[in-house]
Order: sequence, then C-alpha cells, then structure tokens
Amino acid sequence: MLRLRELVLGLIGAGLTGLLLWSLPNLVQSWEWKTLDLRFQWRGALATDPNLVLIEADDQSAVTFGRWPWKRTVHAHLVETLHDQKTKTVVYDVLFALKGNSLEDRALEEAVKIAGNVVFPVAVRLMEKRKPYAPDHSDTGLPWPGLERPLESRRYFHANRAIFPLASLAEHVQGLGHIATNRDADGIIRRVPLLVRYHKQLVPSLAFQGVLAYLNVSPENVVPGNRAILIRNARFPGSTVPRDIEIPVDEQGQMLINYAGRWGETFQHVSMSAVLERPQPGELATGPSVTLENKLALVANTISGYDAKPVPVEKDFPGVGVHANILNTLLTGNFLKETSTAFNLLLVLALSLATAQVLSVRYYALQVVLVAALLAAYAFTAAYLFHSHLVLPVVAPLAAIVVTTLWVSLYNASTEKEAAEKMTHTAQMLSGEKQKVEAHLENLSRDLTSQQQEMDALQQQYQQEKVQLENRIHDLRLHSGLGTSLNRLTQPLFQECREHGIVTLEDAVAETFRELKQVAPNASSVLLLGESGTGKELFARALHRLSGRPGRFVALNLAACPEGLVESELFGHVKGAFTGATSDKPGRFREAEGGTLFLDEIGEVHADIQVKLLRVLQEKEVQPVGGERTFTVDVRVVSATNKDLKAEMEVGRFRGDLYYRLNTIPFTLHPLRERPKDIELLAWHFMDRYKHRYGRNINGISKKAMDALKAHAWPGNVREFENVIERGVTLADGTVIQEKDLQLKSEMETAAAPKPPSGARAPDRDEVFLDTLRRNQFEINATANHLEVSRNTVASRFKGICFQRLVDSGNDPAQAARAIAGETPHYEFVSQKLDEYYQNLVKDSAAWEDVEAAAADALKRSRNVPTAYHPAIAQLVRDRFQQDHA
Ligand SMILES: Nc1ncnc2c1ncn2[C@@H]1O[C@H](COP(=O)(O)OP(=O)(O)OP(=O)(O)O)[C@@H](O)[C@H]1O
Repeated sequence: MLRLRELVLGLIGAGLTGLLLWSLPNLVQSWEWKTLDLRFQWRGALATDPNLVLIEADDQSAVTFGRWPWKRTVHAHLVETLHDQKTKTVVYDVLFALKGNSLEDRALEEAVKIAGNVVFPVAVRLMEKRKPYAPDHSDTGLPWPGLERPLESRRYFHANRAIFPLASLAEHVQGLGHIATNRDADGIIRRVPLLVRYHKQLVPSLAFQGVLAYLNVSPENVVPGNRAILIRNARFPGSTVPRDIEIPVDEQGQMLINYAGRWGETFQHVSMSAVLERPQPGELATGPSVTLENKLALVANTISGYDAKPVPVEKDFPGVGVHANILNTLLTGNFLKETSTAFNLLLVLALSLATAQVLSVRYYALQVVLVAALLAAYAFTAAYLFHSHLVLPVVAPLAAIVVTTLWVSLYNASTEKEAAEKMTHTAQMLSGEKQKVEAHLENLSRDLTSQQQEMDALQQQYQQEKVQLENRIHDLRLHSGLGTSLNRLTQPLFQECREHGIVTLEDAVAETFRELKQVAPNASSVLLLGESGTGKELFARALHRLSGRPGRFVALNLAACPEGLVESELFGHVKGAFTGATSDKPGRFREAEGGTLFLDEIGEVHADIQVKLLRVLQEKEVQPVGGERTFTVDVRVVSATNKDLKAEMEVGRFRGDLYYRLNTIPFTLHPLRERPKDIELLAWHFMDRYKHRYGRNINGISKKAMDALKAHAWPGNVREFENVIERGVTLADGTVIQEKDLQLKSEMETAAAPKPPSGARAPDRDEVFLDTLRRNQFEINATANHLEVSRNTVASRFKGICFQRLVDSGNDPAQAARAIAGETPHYEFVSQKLDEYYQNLVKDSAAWEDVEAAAADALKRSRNVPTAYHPAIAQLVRDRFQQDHA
C-alpha cells in the first residue's frame, strides 16, 4: 500500500525527471534512438515477405554489363523479361531523368509501355521544417498522378523541388514515388514520410507507391490521417477478400521502418545478370525456387560503394535496402507501434512511484537490489515487447527510476541526518530533564522525609503537651483555687502573651501587654518600670517583636557593665582609642540599627554618659570613642529600671531632660506578690519545664508548698520564683514537691546575702563526703573503696560539689577551692580540678543565643552529676552567659 510519504516522494521524483528530460531534449532523443537501434540489433532478423524479390544490379552484373550506368536497352530488356516472367509490379529504383541515346530511350519507353507495371522514382527535396512554404514550380509541367491534399495532411512534409523521369517514360508508368528520406539528427534513417505534399497533391514514397500498385489500391482509397494512413480495399495476391490496412505514422506522416535485419541475412536477392542471361519463363538462373510470377520486384543498384546509407541495423546499408524494408513493413503489416505521450507520462509517474515504494524498505542493500531489479525488469520488458513490434520509450522511464532513486536517497540521507541530530538533541534534552526531575524528586523526597519527621516530632510533642496540659489543668483544678480563671488561658490575648513567653492569668499583666502591643509599631521610647525579675526584659523583647522593626534586639545591662567601658559599649570605639581597643567596635547603638536597644538598669548610668546618651537620642547620631566620624542611627530605645527614676531626678542623680526623653511611654510591671494567680500558674509552668529538663517524675505541688509559695514575699519576683521551683523539682523525693523541697526559709535568709546562694545544699551531707575525700588525699579510688561505692559516683559527686561551692562562694574559685580543700595541703589540686570542671562546663556558653539553651546543653553534658547539683550548674552557666553576652 502506497503511503502518503512515498506518494509525495514519487511525485516529486517524476517532476524532477520531467524537468531533466525537458531541459535536455536533444540528448534524450539521441539516447532514445540509440536504445531503438539496440533493440533492432538484439531482436535479430525477421522473416521477410516472400512476394518481395530484389533484383540487384550487383557486382556480378557489373562484370557482365560494364560500369554503371548501363545502356538503357539493358533496362528495357529487364523490364521485358520481368513482364515475361509475369512479375506483378516492378519498382524500378533508377531515375531516368536525363535524355540518353534516343534509340535506347525509345527501347525503354517501349518496354515500360508494354509492361505497364513499372513504378519509377521521383527525386524530391523536402523543405526544412520551419521554412515558409515557397513552392518552386520550375520542374512541374506534368500531370501528377497523386492524391488530393486532405486537411489531415497539413502537417506532412512539403517538397518544393522535384526531378522527374523523362516525360516520355513517365507517361507509361504505373506510378511514381518519391525517394526522399528524412534522416534523424544522428544521420540514421529510421522513418520514411509515406506521403509528402507537392503543390496541391500528396506524393507517396516509391515503396508506398509500389505497394499501392501491387495491391491494386486506387488513390481515393488512400486516407491520410493524423496518426495513421488508412489503405482501403487492398487486394493481396491469392486473396479474393479486400483488406483495409492502417499504417501508424507520426503527425508528419512518417512511418517507423521495421528493419528486418542485416542486408545479407534478409530478403530474396537475385542478381540482374542472372535474370537477364537465362530468361527461362517460370524459372530463374538462381534456382527453381525463385519465381517472379505475381511478385513485387524491386530493381536497384547494389554495386559496392554505390549509395550506402546508415540505418539502425547497419552503418553501410544499400540505399535500396531502405525501400526494401519499407515495402516489407507495408506488405507484412509488421508496423512498429509507438506509445502515446500520455501513456509515456503515466509510465514515468508509475515508475517514479514504484521506485519511491521500493526505497521505503529498511535495508540499504535491499534497496539497491530492488532498484537494480526494477531497471532490469523495465529494460527487459522494452526489449521483449519489441518482438511484438511495440516501441516503448526507454530513456524517460529509466531516468525516472534513476532520478527518483537519487532524489529519495538524498532526501532520506538528509532527513536521517536531521532525525539523528534531532534524536541526539532530544536525547540530550531528555537526559538533562531526567536529571533535573530526578534531582527535584530527590529533593522532594528528602524534604518530604524531613517534613514527615518534623511532623512526627510535632505530633509527638503535641500529644505530649496535650496530655501534659490536660494533666496540668486537671491537677490545677484539683489542687489549686484557680477554678474558672484557667479558661483565660484559651483567650486570644492570654494566648498571645504565652506566644511571647509571658505566662500569666492576671488581667493587669494582659492589659499591660495589650497596651504594649498598641505602642509597638511607633518608634517612640519606652520606659519599663518594675522590681527586679518582674519580666521587664521579657516585655522589651515582646515589644521588639511586635514592632516589626527589621533590625536586631540588642540588650545592655548598664549596672553590670564596668563604668569605664559604658561609653565604648554604647557608642563603639576606634582602634587605639584606649588601651585594649585593639580593633574598631561599632557599639550597641549601631548594632541595633533598624531594631531595638534595651538599656537595662538605666538608673545606674553615670551623669556624663547621661549627657552623651541624651545627645544621641536627640540627634540620632553616634560618634565612636576616639573617632571623628559620626554615624546616623535609627534605633528604638527601650529602657528599664527598678529604681524610682523620678525620685532620682529630683535629688539630681538623673537628668530631667533624659528622663523625659526615655519616659515617653512608661509601663509598670507588677511584682509577683501582687499576682497570686500567676504564682500558681508559674509554679506549674516552671515545674513542667524543670521536671523535663532534669528528667524527674514530678506531677504536682503539695497544698502546703503552694500556700508557702503564695505567702512568700518574692523580692526577686519571677526570677527568684523560678529558681525556687527548679530547686523544688530537683530536691523532691517523690512525685510531689513538698514545702521542704522549696527551702523557702533558706532562700529568704540568703536573699539578704550579697549573692543569691541559689541551689545551696545541706552542708552536713556534702561535708561528710568531703571529709572522706580529704582523709583519702582526694584520691577517687581510695574514697570509693572507703565508701563502698563506684569510682564514678565519687568522681561525679566531687564535680557537683565543686560547682555548688563555686556558686556558694559568689563565683570566687579561690574561695571555693579553699572551702573544698579545707585544712589539707590539697588546695592546688582542688583549685586545678575546679578550674578544669568549670572551663569544661562553660566552654560553649558564648556560642549559644539563648541562655536557657546554654544551660540545658550544660546539664545534658553533666548528666552523670547528681541532680541535686543541677541548679548550681545552671546558675554557673547563666552567669557566664550573661558575661559572654553582656
Ligand atoms: N510572666 C512571666 N512568665 C514567664 N516567665 C517570666 C515572666 N516574667 C518573668 N519571667 C522570667 O523571669 C526571669 C526574669 O525576667 P526579666 O529578666 O525579664 O526580668 P527583669 O525585670 O528584666 O529583671 P532585672 O530587672 O533583674 O533585669 C526571666 O527568666 C523571665 O523569662
């Protein structure tokens, strides 16, 4: 089945073939002639008509009658002899145009007249095809026994000159025929114009006239046409039924001569001398089989070298051979039939399509074989059909196969190349895309896994917190008097407080937060007032977050900062501004650019710093210590103090103008003792935090303990409260924190001391252990043996005691070491150990962003230290964190 692709390729192939043939018409025509000649040669000899006899003035006759031309009496003798032999028609291919010896001329005249069956030639000159018709009447003057010129013959050749036989001879002939041939461009005679136009009549060729005479066809029975000349009522000798013969001709009236074969291999040749020397009626000298009765005799000169002409079968073919072959073609009816132009076009198209189809097979070798087979098959068909006298075109069809093959191959090669390039390109693209997609998928799957893990963790955390919250609310309901106020925890404002780390059930605290939220977006200064530990920094951080300012939250505790360094801390310094200023430092103001600067304990700041601070706040410019350049700053200042600033201002310790600048919006945070609901809530809150941190199974606070918490004055407010609960969690023996675990009394006692001794242990228990250590020269193994405990137990407890004493001594390592070493000479050893433990404990403190994270990390690393010392560990880390982040 022909697919569209092959159809289109085949059509284009046919078109290209047409273009090629059209552009090279002469070349194509000459090749086509050559293929025709080849077909004649391959076919070999055809049988010739037995009624045709050639009587030749040959070399042998020349011996008898001398050099040509012979006396006309010899010709007269021959005409008579043939008449005697009852030859039906004599085509005498000798032009007697000039007068000769009158006696001889008369003898010939007489013989022709008596015979009455002689056809003589007329030499005519055919006009060039394109020359205008210009008849030359110079040689006329003779009634022409030809045909009237019908319309169909208007394309036939014109003859404008003619040389006739002698008028006295022509008078007695049976007919006259022209002997013009129209050679092809290569000089070979392949066609004969059967009829040519001369004046108003058509003149048949000599052979045609001979056949018309032989078959008794009168001129009106010859019908010239465009593609054929019809002979009506032809009467063949021996046949009583007249026949019509249709002779195929081209539009110029030319018949393709079907050459029977090589001259010597075809026709009955009879030497003229043989006919004349032994004129026995009914028998010839050449043998009894050659009889002339009722024959058509063609008389001509075939003496060597006389009138040789090139024809398809032979280069030097006697001129009479052409007439003989025309006679033979007409008598035998073996006309060569040429295919029509429409058929030829269809053939080219069909072969182009067939070639395109053949080339659609996959394998190249098979394509070659099939194309070769197609070529061979066509050539064979053309050669084979020639036997049946059909002349197929060869060049155009073979060209169609070749051109289509070339064109389709080129097209395939280019499309294959293009396809290959496209495929490579597509493959590259696909592989790139594949890699991208794979990478994307991998990322997605990684993200998904991590999100899944996060989700799982959150889910777990949520479940835990949910359970904890439910338990806590349940416990709170059971153990506390909070009652319905717990519901507040679910209200939006309280929830928002919690999101900022502010745990409260008090309306006053929530209200402060609400107001804070309102002022947060403004850049105005805020002053936070309240006792120590009430959450001023917590609120300051909440304010910063609520403000949406893009910069950082930077805090500076002015009380904790050495006086000489306050200015440089605030405004920065340049390298070399003072001893120790080894590099430029931007200062807190510039660090808080675009954000919030929290100045804690503002009441502690020295008078001259107050002046500078005021200037910075007014001009919004800072000048680093020792520097000349000033820097513009956009910083919101939030300050805090537990002092009565107004009173300080009144006694002249704090500048009024600075006070009013800082006090644009004041907030006062209530002390814890005025927030009983928060005491209970915070107790549960911190209990949860520390029980998880220390891994303690604590699930409640006894009523007595809670009452004690409520009764306590809490001078250190939430900070102190948190410490107490932390201690309670670590000291509790069971699952409920008892009053004794809080050590509130001891807390109150130590509150008066210069440093809060949070987490202090009962001295007796540690002292007993220390005594044992001292007695064993601080050797861990010996002490462990002595106490019958493990080496690890001793080592970890010793570490814990070191931390505890360090806290108890107000972070004075020497004092702590002395307290541990006692009266023994091991002070150095203890001091060294203590330093080692401490450094190890606080080594990562600076790296943490959040103090609680730093503490939690230290506790994690100190898991083996007994939990009783955990508050001390946490305290040490927090203190160090404050120092590192101050
Ligand atoms: N309502 C609260 N809920 C939870 N924690 C609180 C609350 N108020 C204060 N805290 C905690 O108490 C501790 C002390 O708070 P903060 O440092 O903010 O107090 P402060 O008033 O700035 O103290 P100081 O004046 O001594 O600097 C912090 O650990 C803080 O998280």
